[in-house]
Amino acid sequence: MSAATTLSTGSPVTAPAPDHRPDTPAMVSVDCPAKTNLTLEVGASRAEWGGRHELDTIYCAISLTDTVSATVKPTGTGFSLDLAGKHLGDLASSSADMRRNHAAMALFAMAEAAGREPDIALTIDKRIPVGAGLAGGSADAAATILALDKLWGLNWPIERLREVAATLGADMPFCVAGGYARGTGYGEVIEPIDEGSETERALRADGYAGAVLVGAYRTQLSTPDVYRLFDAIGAGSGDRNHLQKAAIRLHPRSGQAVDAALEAGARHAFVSGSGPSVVAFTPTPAVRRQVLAAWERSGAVDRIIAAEAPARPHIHPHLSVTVAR
Ligand SMILES: C[C@@](CO)(OP(=O)(O)O)[C@H](O)COP(=O)(O)OP(=O)(O)OC[C@H]1O[C@@H](n2ccc(N)nc2=O)[C@H](O)[C@@H]1O
Ligand SMILES: Nc1ncnc2c1ncn2[C@@H]1O[C@H](COP(=O)(O)OP(=O)(O)O)[C@@H](O)[C@H]1O
Repeated sequence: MSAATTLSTGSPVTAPAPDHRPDTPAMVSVDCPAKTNLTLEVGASRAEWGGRHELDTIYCAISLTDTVSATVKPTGTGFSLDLAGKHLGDLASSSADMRRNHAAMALFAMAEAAGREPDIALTIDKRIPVGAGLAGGSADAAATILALDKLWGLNWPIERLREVAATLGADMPFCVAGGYARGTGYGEVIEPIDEGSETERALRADGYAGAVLVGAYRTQLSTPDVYRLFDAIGAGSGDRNHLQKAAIRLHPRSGQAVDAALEAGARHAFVSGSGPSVVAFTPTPAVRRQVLAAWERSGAVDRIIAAEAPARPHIHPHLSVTVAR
């Protein structure tokens, strides 16, 4: 079991800003779920989108979360970012530029949109595997947007928060609200699939709800590399995720994990987005045990995480914050 790694920009929170408005929370924490794609149809690459491809996808958030906390710092002290977790992937490398972290980018985008200074201390408690096809970076950006909306007392409508998110990445607008949604454009145009709607009922009837198992890896896949290989080899016959064939070509163990889960009785098992992680829907405790046993026996995954689908972000305002002296 790897020990937790903590990274910091080195300018910790000394105390909440003295001019902090008493009617707004001193700190806001947000638990933001990971994302998978129940379908992912990939079309042409569009030059006007910087080479991003046309997508038609059904997003589904799952209850594997990162927690982002935002605390107001004294005016003029700038931002700070502390990152902790046992599986930080390439975020743990000394060369990782904290200003390019998706949470920091979301802070700067929200500060510009709101006309505020980014004198904010961000902490990320990271559990979503990095570079896994689970939109962990987008989840952290979405959590930061939600936290600042509450911390700064903006209370903007979801559409405005999605507009800010869309400037940062394709699957960030979805992460702002989670649940189920259809994504089009390059993934940023979101049509929520509301609870109780015909589409949502059909997804549940088709087994796309309830207990899931995530097969995670120490390896990351580069999303651009997977899309580039997709351009060269196309989608696998019958694959609901058009990137699955390319992801498995780059990371064959994901294909072994999909096959093992399906043979063990999973209702659905597929590569999550650009991978390498694999998501299996296990409709009964017996099937869950069989998939766990199959993955452990085959060695097809490095780590197994249990979760539920669908899921949504949870916002926790803290009226006071205790600062370690
Ligand atoms: C593949 C998907 C499926 O939901 O998710 P992940 O598996 O990464 O989580 C997304 O399309 C990833 O979205 P995201 O990771 O936000 O992509 P961006 O940062 O916007 O773009 C990163 C790179 O991915 C490629 N890209 C992304 C989106 C898109 N519709 N077409 C693309 O070709 C481009 O090479 C782009 O430069
Ligand atoms: N807060 C963050 N969490 C995860 N990855 C991040 C974050 N900020 C920047 N990144 C970078 O974004 C890349 C993609 O990360 P992630 O969103 O986890 O993967 P994916 O796009 O496959 O779902 C990683 O290589 C990582 O270096």
